[in-house]
Parts: sequence; C-alpha cells; structure tokens
Amino acid sequence: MTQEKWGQLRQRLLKTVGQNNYTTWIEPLEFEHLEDGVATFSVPTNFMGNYVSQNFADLILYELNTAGAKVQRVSFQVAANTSKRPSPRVVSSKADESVEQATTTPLDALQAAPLDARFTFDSFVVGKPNELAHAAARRVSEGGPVTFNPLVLYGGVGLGKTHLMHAIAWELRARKPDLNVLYLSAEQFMYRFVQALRERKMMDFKVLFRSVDVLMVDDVQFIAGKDSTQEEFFHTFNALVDQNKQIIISADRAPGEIKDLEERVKSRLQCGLVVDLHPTDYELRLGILQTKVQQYRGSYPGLEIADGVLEFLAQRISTNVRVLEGALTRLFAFASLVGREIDMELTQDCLADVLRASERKITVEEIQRRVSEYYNIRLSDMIGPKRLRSYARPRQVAMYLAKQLTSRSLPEIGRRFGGRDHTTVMHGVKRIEELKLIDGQIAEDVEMLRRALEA
Ligand SMILES: Nc1ncnc2c1ncn2[C@@H]1O[C@H](COP(=O)(O)OP(=O)(O)OP(=O)(O)O)[C@@H](O)[C@H]1O
Repeated sequence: MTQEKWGQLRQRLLKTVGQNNYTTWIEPLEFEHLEDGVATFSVPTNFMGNYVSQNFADLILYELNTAGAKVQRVSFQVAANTSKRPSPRVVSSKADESVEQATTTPLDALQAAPLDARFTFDSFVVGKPNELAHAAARRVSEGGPVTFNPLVLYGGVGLGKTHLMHAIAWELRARKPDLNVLYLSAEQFMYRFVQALRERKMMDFKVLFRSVDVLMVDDVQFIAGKDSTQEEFFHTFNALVDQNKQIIISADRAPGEIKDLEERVKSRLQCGLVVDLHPTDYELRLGILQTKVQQYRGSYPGLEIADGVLEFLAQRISTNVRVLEGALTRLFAFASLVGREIDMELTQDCLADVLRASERKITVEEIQRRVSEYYNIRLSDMIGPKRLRSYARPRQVAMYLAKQLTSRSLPEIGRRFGGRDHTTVMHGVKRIEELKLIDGQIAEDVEMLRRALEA
C-alpha cells in the first residue's frame, strides 16, 4: 500500500460516498502506514476520527482489500498540529470534540462544518412510531411563518432525532438559501460558550447566536446540571423567540423528565410543540433495512440477499436503528469480502455478537408482573380464569405485549396464561390492536408499559 495507491482508492470512495461526504470525511484522511494488517490514517480531530471510524471504516476496509492490500483493520489517529478543517456553511457538530479543541477554534468556526449528506427527508423512512415527528419536522422545514416555537423532538438513542434535524437543515437550505441556519449539539453550544468566556468574547458569542434565523440544538439534555450554560441557553432562546426566529431542539427524553434541567428552561421547551419518536416497530425496521439495501446496491453491485434475512434482522435487532444499520453494513462488507451471498448462515456467523447482545431478555412472566402492577390487580387474577373486564383487559394487554416483545409463540404464551388456547391469545392480541386505534387510553397504557419493559 502506497500513498499513490491510496490516492486512487480515494477516487473510488468518492463515487461511493458522494462529493459532500468525500470532501468532509475522506479527503482529509492521510494514509500513514500499513503494519501487521492495520492500516493507519491520520485525521485532524478526534471527532473526525470517531465519525469516520463509525461510518466509513467498513467501506475503507473493503476498498483496501479489493485493491489487493491485506488489511484486517483500519485505525484513525489524530495528527499533531494539523489545521485542516472542513468548511461548508451550516454547522453540524455532534459531541466528541474536546474542550481543548474548542478553545483553540475561533468563534467564527461556527459557520464551518457540514451536515451529514445522508440525513435527508428522502432517506428517512416513515412509520407509525415516527410519523408525527416527521410531519412536524416537515412543517418547520418549509420555512413558512413560525407556528410552533420551539419544535422539540425527543426519543431514545438512535431513533432518528439527528437525522430529522439534519433533514430540516438541508431542506431549509434548499428552500430558503438566505436563511442563516445554525445546527449544533448542546455540547458544542457549551464549548463555544466556555471558549467565549475564556477568551472574553461574550459579545461576539451573543451577537452570533442572536443573528441566526433558525437555531437547532441537538441533545439538549447535555446542558442539564451545567448552570451557566443553561442560563446562557435560556437567554439565547428568549432572544430568538422574541424575534420570532425558529428554534428546533432534540432531547433523549421529554423536557419535563430531564433531570437537573432548570424549571424555566423546561417550561420554555414545553411551550412549543413537543413530539416523541417512539421506539421502532417491526414494520419500520424492515422498511429501514429495505431502504438501506437499495442504497448499498450501488456500492456492492451483484450482491444477493436471500429471502428472509431482512425479516430476521428486523425481528431480532430491536434496540435501535444505528445498531441495525451497523449490522447491515458489516454484513455487506463481509459478504463482498468473501464473495458470498448474504444468506441466513452468513448472517448468523457474521453478526453473532450483535445478535447475542440484542437477544430479547423480556420474559412473559416479567410482562405479566408489570402489567398487573400497572393495573393494580393481583397476578393470580390476571392469569386465572376470571372473566371480569377489569381482569380481562389487562390480560389482553399482557398477551399483546408478550407477542410483541418476546419470541414466544401463541401456544407458548397461552400456556403461561393459565393454559389458555392459542386462539384466545390471538383474539386478545387482535383486540388490543383494534383498541389501540380507537382508545387513546389503551394506546397510552400499552406504550408506557412497553417503554418500562424495554428500559
Ligand atoms: N426512520 C429512519 N429512516 C432511516 N434511517 C433512520 C431512521 N431512524 C434512524 N435512522 C438512522 O439511524 C442512525 C441513528 O439515527 P440518529 O443519529 O438520527 O439518532 P438519534 O436519535 O439522534 O440518536 P442519539 O440519541 O444517539 O443522538 C442514523 O444513521 C439514521 O440515519
């Protein structure tokens, strides 16, 4: 492997990842050396190293091996004294940059980092669990009069909050190129604030943040417990709302539930539209996998996937979309390295660790216990023969959850509910499915219970 060869390889990567990703993430990589099967690249920042490692390492590995280099692993190290930084217009900055880096970065760097080119509305798969969040995101991305301020998107890890935020920013940029859209993580907000304090540039900081038309802050829970940052955030927030500028926030839980977030910040966040990204369901996961496969087809032409593999993955990996995507990337890279079709056997071999880690640990017994506690009835009454509605409904909810959250068959579930027949379980599951659509209380009960069980 030589510098020259890396130069050629980069051109192939350009085709695969697209110009934006290439300029931002691939071009700044410098090939250092290949030793003991490890190809080492230098990167300008930790953040970049982490990002490239998470998102492009498999692809780089694949291209290196396709080009004949014998590489088992790629590694990214921060180069000393590198000053290269990507520089398009809208800021995107998630988490990992260190305070030290922030303190040496000029404030105007806020105008200089990319959004992820893959995170657009086109690539966002909409299903029941995220349709409201998607609709709200679409609405603000039209850039019309501000109707709800702020828009708060919240939900668990890897459910698409950042994806939606970037999609809004891309869309606004396309529709209203004159708007000054600022996207950054709450952590980044804090670093910039600390930096401004240290460098006595608070005026610059305030002017900058108050001059944006749309402010997007990702993972706002990060500022909880950080008093002065919260205070500054609060003032920034108020100043922008007063000017009728749109604010879009994401968080890992509902604002009211963020511990150590000041009451006044909480109540500001609750003033607008707060929408929830629910945990994915099977259909959404399958849809996402199918979409990703379409996208991968360009990079891996000729690769075949046997029937049932995507369904299997959607069934088994229910943690979050990031894990699901990672599994698929690995599967494609592995299959193309060994030149095999992606069938069940290869999937089980290649993803043994992921599948083990996401094995469902929820048991029918645990569901029964939780549901009976929730409805305040005795476990024995829920499992027993009584037909009273106050027992029958919780019983059906528990059956429904057992079907959704465990891999038990209907007869197995029936046996655990006092030896009931599988048709009774099927009826119970159907009933709850119907009720969820017409009875808000049942829908909420099921959702609360599901969350508690999956937590
Ligand atoms: N509905 C969806 N359609 C397509 N891709 C999705 C969807 N939801 C999530 N993803 C993908 O899953 C990955 C994780 O999503 P994202 O980073 O937006 O999650 P997040 O909610 O911001 O998580 P975190 O809390 O860790 O910041 C991304 O690659 C994203 O593109």
